[in-house]
Amino acid sequence: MEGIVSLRPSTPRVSFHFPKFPSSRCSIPSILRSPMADQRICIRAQQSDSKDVSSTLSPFNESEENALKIKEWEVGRFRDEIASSQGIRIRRRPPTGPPLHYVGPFEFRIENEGNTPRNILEEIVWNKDVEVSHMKEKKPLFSLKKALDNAPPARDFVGALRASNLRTGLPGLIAEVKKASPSRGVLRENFDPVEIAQAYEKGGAACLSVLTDQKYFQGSFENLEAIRNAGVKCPLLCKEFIIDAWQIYYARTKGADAILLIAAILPDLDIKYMTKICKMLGLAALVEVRLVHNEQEMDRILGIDGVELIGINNRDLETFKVDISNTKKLLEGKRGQMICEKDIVIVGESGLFTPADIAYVQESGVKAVLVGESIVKKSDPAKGITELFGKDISCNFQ
Ligand SMILES: O=C(O)c1ccccc1NCC(=O)[C@H](O)[C@H](O)COP(=O)(O)O
Repeated sequence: MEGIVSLRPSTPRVSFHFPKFPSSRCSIPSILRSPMADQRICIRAQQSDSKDVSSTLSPFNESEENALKIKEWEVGRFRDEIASSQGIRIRRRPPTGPPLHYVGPFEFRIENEGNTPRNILEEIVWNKDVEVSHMKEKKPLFSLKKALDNAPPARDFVGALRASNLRTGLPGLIAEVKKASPSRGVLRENFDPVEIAQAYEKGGAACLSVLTDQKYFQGSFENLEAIRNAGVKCPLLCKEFIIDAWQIYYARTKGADAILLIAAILPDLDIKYMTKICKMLGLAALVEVRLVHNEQEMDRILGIDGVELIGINNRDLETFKVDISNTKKLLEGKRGQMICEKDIVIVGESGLFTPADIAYVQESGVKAVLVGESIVKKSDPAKGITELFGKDISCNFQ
């Protein structure tokens, strides 16, 4: 069996051929997986589902393994080059020098950039890469098929935000179920995700955001599933660091109605591909731009067809400083016009604490806000919502 990985971004087309996988279920390095390769692997895995083929296929010999390592390293470099040409500084994995038998240009052979992440986002991505590889091995895509087929239809996340905005005249609220964060540590000791979600719903939240990252936010997919199964009606955003399409399918099986795509870590081709998967699954994609370098990120996202929800994160993920004034700058002029023409819903995210903050971002043009800390810390999160907006926005109050 021969595998092909085709990388087809705007840069020249490159195809790598590599020989003989020991089994279609074997651990193919995820760095070799382009969207197309993912699909092929999935199809092969489905084809081989009924019979165990591993015994009939031979493992790599040593020279094949060396060749594979070199290709893997070259693809990694190529991918980082594409990302950096789009202004993406977050690297997917810790940089390594080339493999032992690499015979390419000398400057690559002596290169060693060290393996310290440049900031918290990069650290999170490096950990996520390892975590996702393990999860994929445990639950390959084909094994999620049944759960996907049986999942109830996704709820209309964007529609709920628009309806809330029309009903209250205020930005629709995405209330975040957030136990802890790298910038603030533990926000709430006595943390019952379902209770908090129900309080948010009662307080007038249009949608909920559920953090599923364990290591940095003390979240989990169990929380997402429990909230979904507890009868909460608000559409749910799976707040995860998505670096691989597999995570989108997994989120769907756990009850997500929307997922987050972070422009600072995903090249355009990934965002396009992942947005299409979301459409196929009926999920909304919240595409997020950061506080720093956000003009370039915003322009990239506005150039991608099918994006209907953009988040502007007010937190600088390198220094953790929060600044809501950039939102205004970013939504002025040509960009603001384009956003109106495309009817995109803008979400103001992070660092919103008072009615004045809400009014400020609303005047800048946001139709929705994503809020965690200021409401999750309140003993009664429903009341926290009323305090945040300066009025009762629950459905009982018109
Ligand atoms: O919150 C953090 O410290 C953080 C650090 C690194 C990456 C992401 C981070 N937060 C994710 C979020 O987007 C926020 O949880 C969300 O916007 C709510 O923010 P807040 O209302 O300030 O809790």
